[in-house]
Amino acid sequence: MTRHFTLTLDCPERAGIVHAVTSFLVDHGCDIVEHQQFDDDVRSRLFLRTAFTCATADVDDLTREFAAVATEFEMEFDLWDERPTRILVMVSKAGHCLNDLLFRWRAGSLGGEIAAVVSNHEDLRPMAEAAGLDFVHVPNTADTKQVAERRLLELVEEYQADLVVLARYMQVLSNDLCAKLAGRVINIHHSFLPGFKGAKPYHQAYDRGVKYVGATAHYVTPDLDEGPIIEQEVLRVDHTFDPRALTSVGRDAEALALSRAVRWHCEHRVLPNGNGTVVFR
Ligand SMILES: Nc1nc2c(c(=O)[nH]1)N[C@@H](CN(C=O)c1ccc(C(=O)N[C@@H](CCC(=O)O)C(=O)O)cc1)CN2
Repeated sequence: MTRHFTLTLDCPERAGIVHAVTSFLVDHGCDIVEHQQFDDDVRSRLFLRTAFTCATADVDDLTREFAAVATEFEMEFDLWDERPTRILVMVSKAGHCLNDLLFRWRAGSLGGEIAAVVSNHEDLRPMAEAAGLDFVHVPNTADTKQVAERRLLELVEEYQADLVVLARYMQVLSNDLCAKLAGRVINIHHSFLPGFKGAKPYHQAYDRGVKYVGATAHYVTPDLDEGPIIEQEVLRVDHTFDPRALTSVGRDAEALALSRAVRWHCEHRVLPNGNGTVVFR
C-alpha cells in the first residue's frame, strides 16, 4: 500500500543538502510529490519540506535511517506519516472560531481531527455536542488556575491531542503549562499584532481610529501575545465602525486566520525560525 510521508528540516546552509535528502529518498524507493525550501540568508539556515510516497517503509524505519544524514548536516528534522493531527479546541464564550473549525473539520478541509472541546464556560456546549464531540467544562479563575491546568494536561493525554487550539479562550496559560506544551498550542489574537495586545483590542483600535483591523494566529509562549506568528488577516474599516462593529467585522478575520494556521500546522507546513516561522503554503 502506498503511504504518504512528510519530512521537514532546518540546518546550517551549505552545498549538498537537497542532494543528500533526495538521494536518501530515492535509495529508499520513495517518490517526491511536493518540495519546498527557503534559504534564510540572515541566519544562514536552510528550511525544507518534502512530501513523498513510499510503498515499503514505515515512519519509524525512515526516521531511524535518516538520522545519519541529519547528523552529517546538523539538521533538526521531523518525519510524519499520514496519521492525522489530533486537536483539542479550547473556547470561552465567543463561538465564531469554533464554528468555523467545526465546519472545516466536518468538510474534511481542516487537515486534522478534532478530538474534543474544552471550555471555562458552558455557553458553547450545544455547538460542540451538535457536532458529535465531547465538551468538557473546566472552570478557570485566579483561584483555580493550577487545578484547571492540571485537568487540561490530563485531557491532552486522555484525548491523545497533538495540538491545542485556543479558539478565543480568554485565560492566560501559565509559564509551566506553556513549557509542557511548547510548540503545540496555537492561539488566535483578535488584533493585527504587534498592535493592541491584551483582552480588549477592538476598544483600543476604536480609540486609536485605525483604518484596518485584523487577527493574528500564533504559537503560544509565556509572553502574552508574543509567540511566533503563523498567519494574519486584515480587513478595511473606517470612522463609522464603533467597537461593536469592529468586533463584528473582526470575527471573520479571526476565523479565517485561525483555520488557515491550524490546517498549515496539521499539514506540517509551519517551521519555527527564531521568534518567527517559515510557512510552506
Ligand atoms: N501564555 C499565554 N496564554 C494565552 C495567550 C498567550 O499569548 N500566551 N493568549 C490568550 C488569548 N488572548 C489574546 O489573544 C488573551 C486572553 C485573555 C487575556 C486576559 O487578560 N485574560 C484575563 C481574564 C479575562 C477574562 O476572564 O475574561 C486573565 O487571564 O486574567 C489576555 C489575552 C490565551 N492565553
